[in-house]
Amino acid sequence: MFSLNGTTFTNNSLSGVSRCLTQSSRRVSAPMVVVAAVSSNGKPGDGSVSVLVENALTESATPVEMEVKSTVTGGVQDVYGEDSATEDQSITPWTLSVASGFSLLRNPHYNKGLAFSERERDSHYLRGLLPPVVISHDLQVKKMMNSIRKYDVPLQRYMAMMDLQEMNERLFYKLLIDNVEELLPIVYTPTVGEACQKYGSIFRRPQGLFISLKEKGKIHEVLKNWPEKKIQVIVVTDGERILGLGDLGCQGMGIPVGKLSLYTALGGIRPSACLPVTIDVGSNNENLLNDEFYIGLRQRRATGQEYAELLDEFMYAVKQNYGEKVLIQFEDFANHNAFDLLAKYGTSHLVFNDDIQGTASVVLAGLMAALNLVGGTLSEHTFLFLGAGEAGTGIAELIALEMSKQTGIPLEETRKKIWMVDSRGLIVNSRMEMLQHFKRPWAHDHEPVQELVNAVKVSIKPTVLIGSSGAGRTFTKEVVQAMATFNEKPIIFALSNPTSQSECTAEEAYSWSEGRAIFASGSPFAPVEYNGKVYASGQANNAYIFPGFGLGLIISGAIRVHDDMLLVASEALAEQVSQENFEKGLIYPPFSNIRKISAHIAAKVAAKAYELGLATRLPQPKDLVAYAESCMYSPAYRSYR
Ligand SMILES: NC(=O)C1=CN([C@@H]2O[C@H](COP(=O)(O)OP(=O)(O)OC[C@H]3O[C@@H](n4cnc5c(N)ncnc54)[C@H](OP(=O)(O)O)[C@@H]3O)[C@@H](O)[C@H]2O)C=CC1
Ligand SMILES: CC(=O)C(=O)O
Ligand SMILES: [Mg+2]
Repeated sequence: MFSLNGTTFTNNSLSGVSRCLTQSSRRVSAPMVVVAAVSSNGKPGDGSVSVLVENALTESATPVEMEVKSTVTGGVQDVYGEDSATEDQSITPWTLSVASGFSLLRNPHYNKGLAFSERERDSHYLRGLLPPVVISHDLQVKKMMNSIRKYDVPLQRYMAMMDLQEMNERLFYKLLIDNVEELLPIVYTPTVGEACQKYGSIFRRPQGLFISLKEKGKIHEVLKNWPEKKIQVIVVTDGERILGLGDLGCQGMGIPVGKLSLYTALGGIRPSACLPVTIDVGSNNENLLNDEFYIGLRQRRATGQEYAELLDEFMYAVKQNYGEKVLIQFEDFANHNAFDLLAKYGTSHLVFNDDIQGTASVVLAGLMAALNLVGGTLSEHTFLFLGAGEAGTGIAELIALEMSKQTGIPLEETRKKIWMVDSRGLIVNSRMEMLQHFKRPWAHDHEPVQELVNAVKVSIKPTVLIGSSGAGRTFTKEVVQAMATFNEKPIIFALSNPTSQSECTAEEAYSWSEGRAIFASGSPFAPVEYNGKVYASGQANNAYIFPGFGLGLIISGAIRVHDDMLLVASEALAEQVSQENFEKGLIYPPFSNIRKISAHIAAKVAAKAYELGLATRLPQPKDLVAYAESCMYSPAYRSYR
């Protein structure tokens, strides 16, 4: 029951509110719809409520204050209440009703298509706008999967998925969650890579915020243009190192969009709490700059102070707009900026670099699991990386940290078990002067070695070979065969994305090692048959980590990311690998269990945040796994009564 301008209403339905507003406010004229009602005192249904009323004819919106006399019970929240307990109760908008009629069908957040019930069609002015049939959410999923499978070309499937996301968000997420193994390669690597390359040609509607040099000085206002106000996770790129495809400039937007759709599908963060951002400071990709369909600034990349100032303004504006608990995930920046940004903002913001930290955590988890198959401890292994950039050095550092924690041996010593090859060969002390700062801890005493194959065969003889070079087919037959001569079970990770950049294929890894490799890759490979046996390989991709990791930060209200959180995330993921998975040679659990996995990762990360005194959401829930699960967004349709 609530009253507006002296009139008390017991019916909180759309028609009740609309009628009330029609009768009592001259500022709005029918037909109109209540777009949102926001509790202003923190307790839904108790106190003063601000209602946004949209005139369906002019599309202008008018805020109207309503006095709620007594608690509006259950119904309101049941109708459009919280998608997830991760919302901050004090500023949660709770929607009485949304746009009705034609605009409801055009609103991806609320549209249900043919799943609108007969009652909803009556009460929301949908009669005649839909064909007579009413179908279930499940049948919609079946129908969409049928039509997506009819496309042979992955990019067409990608475009169909993006169209669906723009049309019916809950159907998009249900499709993705129910068919995660089939659709992950479409909305994520490898297809998202091709989508970014062609983003200008396939661009339809903005799916995130574009912040270019033109917006300098106005970023605070630009953030306000985004329709959602309660943002919990931002994934931001400047497009300079998109997967292993190089500088794709503004077209890198496909990456934040894809990563955030995984935050929702895999980690249960509400879609409305996710904000994809692309910072456009130009591009050094001449092909793009000359492409008539390119959507970004046509200039070479700004660097130095100009770049730093734009990033600074963005980071400041984010904190001003969304507070200090918004998670900012840096994604696919080039390494000459990535490490510095992480260091610069790591002490003032809740920042996470997925390529450095998320990748490290997922690979460490795979190694922990692999020890079950090969035996020994981490520090008994010798590691060789091809690629000493963000992914490579990030992984190396976390492995060294874990070894140090396990053995008590100082970090400087455990690092000596890890070797790296970059585009100039083995990283050794004699190169120290010329090395970028993030490579220096990996320069050890050794004579120079130019070729990977010599480093593998002669110099290092690693037990674990990790590809993080972005350079495809660099694990040659000779390299893999060498690994298999001195290791009974060589551990080989080909992390580079997309598939075209993978250091070797699954087929090559298994056939060249006579079926003995323990293999995982950044982009997925289909199972391989070798000598009459089928080998399934795991996907060593940070997508296993960042959704649950972010969920853990959010549910604990963490204000900073700490390396110990990465270590516990690795443990949580490794614990999810079952005996059945091991028997198949797998070192990662199937993605079909990812929401359960994410809840476990979230619980461990949140527990660590509490332990480190970095959590602000008090008191700490007793059962963090159950709490994480209870906070996860569900794509089930709401009933619009
Ligand atoms: N599976 C996953 O979850 C993830 C995968 N990745 C993938 O890893 C790859 C690398 O990413 P990132 O570390 O950020 O990139 P960086 O650019 O930071 O690092 C690339 C490194 O590879 C080296 N390199 C490039 N080509 C060769 C070559 N032919 N031989 C030897 N070394 C070479 C570079 O050498 P130099 O320094 O001399 O130029 C550099 O050290 C990408 O393909 C990316 O998609 C990244 C993050 C997560
Ligand atoms: C997976 C990922 O983050 C990358 O390839 O950059
Ligand atoms: Mg990345």
